[in-house]
Amino acid sequence: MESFITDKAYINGKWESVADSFEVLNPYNGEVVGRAADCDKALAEATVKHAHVAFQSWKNTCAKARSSILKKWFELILKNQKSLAELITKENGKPIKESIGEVAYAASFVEWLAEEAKRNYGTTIPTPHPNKRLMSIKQPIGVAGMITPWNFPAGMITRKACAAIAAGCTVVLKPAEDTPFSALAIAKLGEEAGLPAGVLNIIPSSREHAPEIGNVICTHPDVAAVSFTGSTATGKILLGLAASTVKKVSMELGGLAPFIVFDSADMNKVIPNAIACKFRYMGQTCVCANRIFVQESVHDEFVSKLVAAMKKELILGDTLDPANSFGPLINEKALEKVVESQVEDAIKNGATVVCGGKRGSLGGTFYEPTLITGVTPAMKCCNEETFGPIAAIIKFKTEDEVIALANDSRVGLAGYFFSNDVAQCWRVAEKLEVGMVGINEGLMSTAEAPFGGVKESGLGREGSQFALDEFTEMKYMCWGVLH
Ligand SMILES: NC(=O)c1ccc[n+]([C@@H]2O[C@H](COP(=O)([O-])OP(=O)(O)OC[C@H]3O[C@@H](n4cnc5c(N)ncnc54)[C@H](O)[C@@H]3O)[C@@H](O)[C@H]2O)c1
Ligand SMILES: O=CCCC(=O)O
Repeated sequence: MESFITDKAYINGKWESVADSFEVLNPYNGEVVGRAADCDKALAEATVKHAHVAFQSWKNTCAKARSSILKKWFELILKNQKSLAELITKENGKPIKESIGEVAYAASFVEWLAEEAKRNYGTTIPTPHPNKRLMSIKQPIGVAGMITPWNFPAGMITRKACAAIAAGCTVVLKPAEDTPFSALAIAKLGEEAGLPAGVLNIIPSSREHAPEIGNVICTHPDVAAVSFTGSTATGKILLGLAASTVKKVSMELGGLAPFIVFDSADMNKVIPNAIACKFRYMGQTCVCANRIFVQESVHDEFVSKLVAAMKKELILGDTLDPANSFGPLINEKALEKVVESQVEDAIKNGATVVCGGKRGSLGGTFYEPTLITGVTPAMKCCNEETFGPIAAIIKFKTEDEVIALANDSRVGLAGYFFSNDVAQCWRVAEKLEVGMVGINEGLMSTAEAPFGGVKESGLGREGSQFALDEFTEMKYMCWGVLH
C-alpha cells in the first residue's frame, strides 16, 4: 500500500474531494503528517443516505459472503502491517513496536468477526401452546453511525465497523481529528477486499465540525445504531441526542482503573504487568491502571522495584525507532492536564514525586515516566482519568478497605489485582465494580473477550461472541400451526 495520506473522504465507494481540509500533526516532532478532509453536516447527511441505500442490498447478502470479504480484508491488513504501523506512529506518537502490535490487534477483530458473521444464530423456543411454534431470528439493524478516538486509530475502527458489517449493517464512521488517515487506510484495504460501495463510509472532520457530525449520526432517522468510543463527557452528549429517535447505542467511555497489589502477590509477576498496564502508549489507553493500591507490608518493595523497572524499560526517543518504548503525549492539552493539574495537585496535597514529575528532555509533548507516593483518594489523580504516564501509589491496609476505595467511583471499565490467595481472588474479582477484571494479569484485551464497562464507563460490549448483538435486532416469530 502506498503511504496513505489523503485529503479525501471515502463515501459510497468513492474517494471524494471535500471543500475544506485540516492539518494532522505528528506529536513526536510537530511536523505536518498531511491535510485531511473536513466533512460537515451536509456531507454527513448525504453519506447517511448512501449508507441507507447500500443497506438495502448488503442486509440480504448471506453471512458466508460477508465473512469471505472480511477474511480477505484481514489478510490485507496483515500484509500492510508495517506501513499501517508507521502511519499510526506518525499520527498519534505511539512507539513503533506498539503500533505494529496495534495493527495485529486491529486485524484480529476482522478475523474474529469474519468467523462470528457465520454464527449469528437465532433460537427455537419450546412452545407452551400445542398449536403454535416459537422462534427468534437476528436481523441487521440498519445504518450504524460511529465515532472513534485517537488512541487506537486502527483497532477502534475494526472492532466497531467489522462487527456491524459482519451483521449485515452499513457504516458511517467519523474518526478522531488527530488520526483520520489510519481509518482511511483501513477503508482502502476494505475496498480492495471487495466491500461494496456504501457499506463502509469514512467522513473525517476537524474538531470544530465534530459536534455537527455527531448530531447527524445521533439524530438522523436513517441511522439505527450509534457506537461511540471516547470520553464519558462526550458520550453523555451523544447519548442524550440519540434518545430523540430511540437508537440502539453502544458506548465505550472512560475509566479509572484500580490496580491492586495484595501482600501475597508474586512481585516478579506484578512489576512487568504494572509496567505494561500503566505505561502502555504512555498511559493513554482507557484500560491503563489509574489508581495503584499497594498493601502496606509490600509498599516499599513495590515502589523500589517499579521505579527500577521504569528506568530500565521506558526509553524515550524517536517513535519510529524500534529501540524506543516511550513517546510523546498526543497533544499539549493532554500534557497540561497531566502536569499542571494532576501532579501539581498531588504535590500540593502532600504526595512525593519519587521519579519523573516533569516534561521530558526531548521537549515537545514528552512527559517523563512518573511515580508518586503518598497519594490519597481525594486527590485529582484518583478522581479524574489521568490518560498519561503517572503511577499514583496509594497505600492500604485491608481487603475491605481497598475494595471500598476501588469501587468509590462513578466509572467502572477495567480493574486489576494481584494475589496468590485463591479465595481472595474469587472474592475480589466478584466485588470489583468493573466490566473487565485482570487477575494476576495486566493486559487482557483480545478479540475473543467481551470489552466494555459498567456505571458511567459505558453501555454494550465489543469483540467476543456478543459483538454482533450491538448491531442486530432480535425478531420473535410465532407460527400458528393447524392440526
Ligand atoms: N472505553 C473505551 O473503549 C475507550 C477507548 C479509547 C478511549 N476512551 C476514552 O476516550 C477518552 C480520550 O479520547 P478523546 O480525548 O479523543 O475523547 P473525546 O470524547 O474528546 O473524542 C472522541 C471522539 O469524539 C469526537 N467528539 C468530541 N466531541 C464531540 C461532540 N460533541 N460530538 C460528536 N463527536 C465529538 C472526537 O472528534 C473524537 O472522534 C478517554 O476518556 C478514554 O478513556 C475509551
Ligand atoms: O483505549 C481503549 C482500548 C484499549 C484496548 O482495546 O485494550
